[in-house]
Amino acid sequence: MIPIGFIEFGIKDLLETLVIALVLYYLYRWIRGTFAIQAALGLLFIILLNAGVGLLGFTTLNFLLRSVLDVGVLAVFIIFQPEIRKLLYNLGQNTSLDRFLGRTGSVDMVSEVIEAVRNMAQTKTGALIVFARTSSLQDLVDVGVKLDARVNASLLQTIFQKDTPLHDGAVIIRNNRIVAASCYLPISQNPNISSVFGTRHRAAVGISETNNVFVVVVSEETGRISIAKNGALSSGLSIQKLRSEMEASLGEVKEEGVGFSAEKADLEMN
Ligand SMILES: Nc1ncnc2c1ncn2[C@@H]1O[C@H](COP(=O)(O)OP(=O)(O)OP(=O)(O)O)[C@@H](O)[C@H]1O
Repeated sequence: MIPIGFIEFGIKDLLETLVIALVLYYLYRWIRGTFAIQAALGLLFIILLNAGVGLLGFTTLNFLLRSVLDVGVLAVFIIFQPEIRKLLYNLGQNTSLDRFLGRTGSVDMVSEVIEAVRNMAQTKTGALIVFARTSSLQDLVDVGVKLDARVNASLLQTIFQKDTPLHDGAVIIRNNRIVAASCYLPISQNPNISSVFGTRHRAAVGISETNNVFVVVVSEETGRISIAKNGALSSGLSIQKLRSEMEASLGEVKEEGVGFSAEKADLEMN
């Protein structure tokens, strides 16, 4: 124990301080650039104001601010709910079990999807295809139009054919089966997504932020092929690149290709 003034500071305290500092640092990195950072700054401002008001002896103001802070803990969980989900998802992913369970693709399925995407890109048919890996996405399936069909290029192209009842929304593929169409996905609130991308692409990013999924998007406007995983969008993929990305994330391929990389550096957001 080292005495600092009247405080005794030991190895245990040092370790505790380091752990808290590390947690705060990673939390900051995690919410940096999102709406949550504004909310966090707001909360910090109220805490500092409350401390100042307390020191100056303004009892009524102090009481009011303390009342606001009393509900602060609950508010934090409500305000940061998307970030907390994201954090827990990231903690849980890339574990050995996740890797084992995540191998949901088959060579046949990948080829059928690639063929459909190639044709839809050429004809500029908008498409949004979500591959559920370890996430079941059952809540989304339940509100979509339930199907149970083998993955087939013609079927996918038919589903996304404009002016047909099922073309709006996303197709969900789980365990090599098309389990639902016309599914509504959560839209990403990430401010870093370029404004050239509309709701289809934002929905692709949104679902990949909090679920272990791989998403393929075909733009109706440009025919451009994009993928989303781990909350990041990569756009303008060639068919060859799409195949390698799908094989790496879904196919029965070499071990190092399985599971998502935590690195987002090669995934452009604009
Ligand atoms: N939350 C959502 N979940 C699922 N599908 C959605 C969602 N929001 C939009 N879509 C799909 O995207 C279509 C609208 O796409 P929009 O033009 O707004 O986006 P975009 O990213 O610019 O795509 P595109 O490049 O294809 O035009 C909708 O008709 C619907 O099929």
